[in-house]
Amino acid sequence: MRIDVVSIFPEYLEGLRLSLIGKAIDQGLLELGVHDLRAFTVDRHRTVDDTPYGGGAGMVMKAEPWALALERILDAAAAPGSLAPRDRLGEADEAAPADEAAAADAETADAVTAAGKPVLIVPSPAGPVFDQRTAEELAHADHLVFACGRYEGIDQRVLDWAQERFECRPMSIGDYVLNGGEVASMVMIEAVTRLIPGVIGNPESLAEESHEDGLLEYPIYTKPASWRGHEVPEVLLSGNHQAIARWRRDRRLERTAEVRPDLLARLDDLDRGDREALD
Ligand SMILES: Nc1cc(-c2ccc3ccn(Cc4ccc(CN5CCCCC5)cc4)c3c2)n[nH]1
Repeated sequence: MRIDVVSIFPEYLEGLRLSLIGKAIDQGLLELGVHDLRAFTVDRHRTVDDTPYGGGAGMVMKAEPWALALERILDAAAAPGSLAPRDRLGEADEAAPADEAAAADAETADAVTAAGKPVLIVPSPAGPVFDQRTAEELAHADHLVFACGRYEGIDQRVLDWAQERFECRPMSIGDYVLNGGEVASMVMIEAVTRLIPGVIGNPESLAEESHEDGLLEYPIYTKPASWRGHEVPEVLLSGNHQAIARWRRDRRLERTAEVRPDLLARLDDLDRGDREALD
């Protein structure tokens, strides 16, 4: 998967290169391109915003720099190898060494285009709320592009213009207002990329996660068994795997009923044992 992020604060996204995602990039499981929107401005003052038509508080991000940045990303995706996997466009574009360019053969280019349009994710308070289902869906995409707005957002015509070139997805990460799209993009990139095989060490840990099957996760413990007068539940020390599985399921049901009854309402496959745990 290739991910491109456009922002006026590209350094915000450098955190993505740490830890697991950074390792996945080094292993070639992921490509991450972070692009400074100001590199695509066309005036001496590198202007990215202006006052809103119709009046109102704040500023709106101008359309042209966004179109130039997104076109550059599309062109690069159609001719891979022209962007080093860990590139940052805008400054001196790091032309890939000849051998890499040679490696980016027509077949790869076809794979990118044949796989359909890149997904353009535009974080916004006014989008559908991102959840684990959305993460699982996006984990199958070949190319994700994140447009990180600031100020009061991006001129609507960018989304209108982008429709034929991208699968456009305005996306909220929750019902609260941030100052821009960078943090929202990092949340979504982390939630999506950890689902890609090989990115996190132990795939089994993905199976029993909160929201994976609609229930929140069970409480977890590690050594010592007795800690400041707090004991690990006996069943977890018993080695009785059936009893442990039942205990964990019961805790998940209880926790979900207490913390997120809305999730429980969505569940339709509770068995008799589950219902007993909830009574
Ligand atoms: N889940 C979530 C995502 C975001 C998010 C994502 C991207 C951007 C880009 C800018 N902001 C700040 C912002 C956006 C909207 C308003 C409201 N304003 C009212 C008048 C008409 C224009 C819009 C205020 C400030 C963003 C905020 N917040 N929360």
